[in-house]
Amino acid sequence: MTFIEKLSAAWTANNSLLCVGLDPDVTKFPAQFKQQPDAIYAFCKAIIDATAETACAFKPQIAYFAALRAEDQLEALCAYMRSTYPQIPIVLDAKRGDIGATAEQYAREAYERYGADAVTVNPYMGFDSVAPYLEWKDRGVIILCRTSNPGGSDLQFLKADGKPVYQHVAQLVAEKWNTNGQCGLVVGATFPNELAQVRKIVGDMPLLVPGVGAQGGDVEATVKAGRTASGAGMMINSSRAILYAKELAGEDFAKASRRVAIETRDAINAFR
Ligand SMILES: O=C(O)c1cc(=O)[nH]c(=O)n1[C@@H]1O[C@H](COP(=O)(O)O)[C@@H](O)[C@H]1O
Repeated sequence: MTFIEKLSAAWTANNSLLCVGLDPDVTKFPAQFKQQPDAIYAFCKAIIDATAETACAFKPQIAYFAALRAEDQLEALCAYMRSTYPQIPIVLDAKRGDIGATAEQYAREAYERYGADAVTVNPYMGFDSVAPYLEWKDRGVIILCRTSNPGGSDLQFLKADGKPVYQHVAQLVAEKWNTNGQCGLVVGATFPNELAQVRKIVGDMPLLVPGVGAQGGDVEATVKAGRTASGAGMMINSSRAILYAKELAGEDFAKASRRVAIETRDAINAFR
């Protein structure tokens, strides 16, 4: 199954456009994990089990693992997701970008070592830095376009040939780089107008849309700007708001995460 086939099936099966982001910050973990040697794995596994039926994708952020020398826990977690929830695609968030020879190694890392269905990639170095990922014909390549952070405007809004750089990225990917039909773009929920522009340029291409939840992106504006005619087309990511959800009386952390994931999924579905 290709990345896009898996994602489309997950949109339908779980009736969800929610991507659950796995950004494990040990300083925010509940007390019971603090002494555990594999705390990152155990915490993320609990979140995955609690939210799997609400999600169309899981997005582990590699820096949170690598910074603590916990790549082995990310490997184990990806293996767990692939075996227990094979229907839910894994988008490895690594935002890689380098010359072709090095990109080949990054592609192997994402697709072979972690078995990811898709990986996030930075387009700044141009097509030859993206081409090695496209050798993996069934895997996804999710390219940064209009990122959710304010500083994204520094370069992405600069005009070249009469239009902003982010629109050039969208057009290049849609018209030239998407050789296997497995590409997607990252467009932040914090920029709904630009999300609508990108949607016009790329047709039904899937968009990874981070920025709801902790970054304050508006769910209604996001869904209205980014949905496709079939009411899908997006992986709307929320990480911290789900992972570190405030517990209500009598609730544990995983139940709180599940509750917020359900609320987020339903809020998205209300505008599809
Ligand atoms: O590629 C990404 O996932 C990404 C792109 C972007 O423009 N903005 C953005 O926030 N992200 C990631 O999405 C997640 C957002 O986390 P929360 O703000 O906690 O929901 C983090 O893992 C970010 O690294």
